[in-house]
Amino acid sequence: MEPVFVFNQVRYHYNNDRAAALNGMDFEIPLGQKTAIVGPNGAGKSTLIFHMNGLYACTSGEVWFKGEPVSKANRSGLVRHVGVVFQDPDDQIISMTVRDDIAFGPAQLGLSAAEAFRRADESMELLHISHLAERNPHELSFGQKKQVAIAGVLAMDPDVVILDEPMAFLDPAGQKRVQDIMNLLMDRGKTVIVATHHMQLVAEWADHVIVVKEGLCLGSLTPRELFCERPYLLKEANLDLPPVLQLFSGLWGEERAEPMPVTMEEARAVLSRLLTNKEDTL
Ligand SMILES: Nc1ncnc2c1ncn2[C@@H]1O[C@H](COP(=O)(O)OP(=O)(O)OP(=O)(O)O)[C@@H](O)[C@H]1O
Repeated sequence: MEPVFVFNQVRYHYNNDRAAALNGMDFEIPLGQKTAIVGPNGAGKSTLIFHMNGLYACTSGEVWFKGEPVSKANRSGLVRHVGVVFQDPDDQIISMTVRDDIAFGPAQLGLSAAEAFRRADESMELLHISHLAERNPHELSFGQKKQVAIAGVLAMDPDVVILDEPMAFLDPAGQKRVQDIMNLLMDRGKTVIVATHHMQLVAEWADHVIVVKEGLCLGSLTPRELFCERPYLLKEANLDLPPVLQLFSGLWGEERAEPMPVTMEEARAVLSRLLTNKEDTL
């Protein structure tokens, strides 16, 4: 299937910075799949995201969206197709009520006020936040603001939804809620891209992982390939194995022929089998 994004030797310099933030990025993001972009602080993840929604134009190289090169002329149109939920929801709040705030995006796309509010109401219902409609978004908790920001993006009905560190500062219930929302977006046919340091989320959720460091792509692969076959890429990017892999690689070492569990469910299945069969070696 055609990729949703192709980055071809993309370089980007911030005006005030001598070092390039993107240093020749090369990768593809599959359409309709769940992709995680992982990398240490300063690796270039946010800068990449700003190229995906057309906010930034690369200094050199090419970005392709759904088979079309992104150019000066069509870059601003990306905002109709690609919605971004920023790390800090305060960056996205502009109105004095949640309902107005969520309706702002669709209204900016040129939809009538009635349609913008219809979409806002629908998004709030989907995310179970209709009871917040008349609240001032500035006065909500962090987790509630995050859901409002996601609803705002959903109301614009983009084909691609990008979430920058979606789990940051959320409690376990908030994290579960956001993961449910990410799955809901997939069910609605969106391509979902997440930039994160949360490796268990990558293990549980992603179909595809892009590993970045110092403005370069170190690898573009599946979570299992990354964690089991090329874990040295994580070390190179100053990242850790997810907890399940840390546990099992410590117990099993490299000798064992059996595939390592990657998700919690796989780990539970292995443990349950070992306990049922009373195998004495973990
Ligand atoms: N507005 C800016 N002006 C100058 N340099 C910037 C600016 N924003 C980011 N950079 C630099 O670009 C590089 C990539 O930053 P970016 O924010 O894309 O990384 P990141 O992977 O998203 O990091 P984090 O995980 O900390 O959010 C860093 O060296 C950073 O210092």
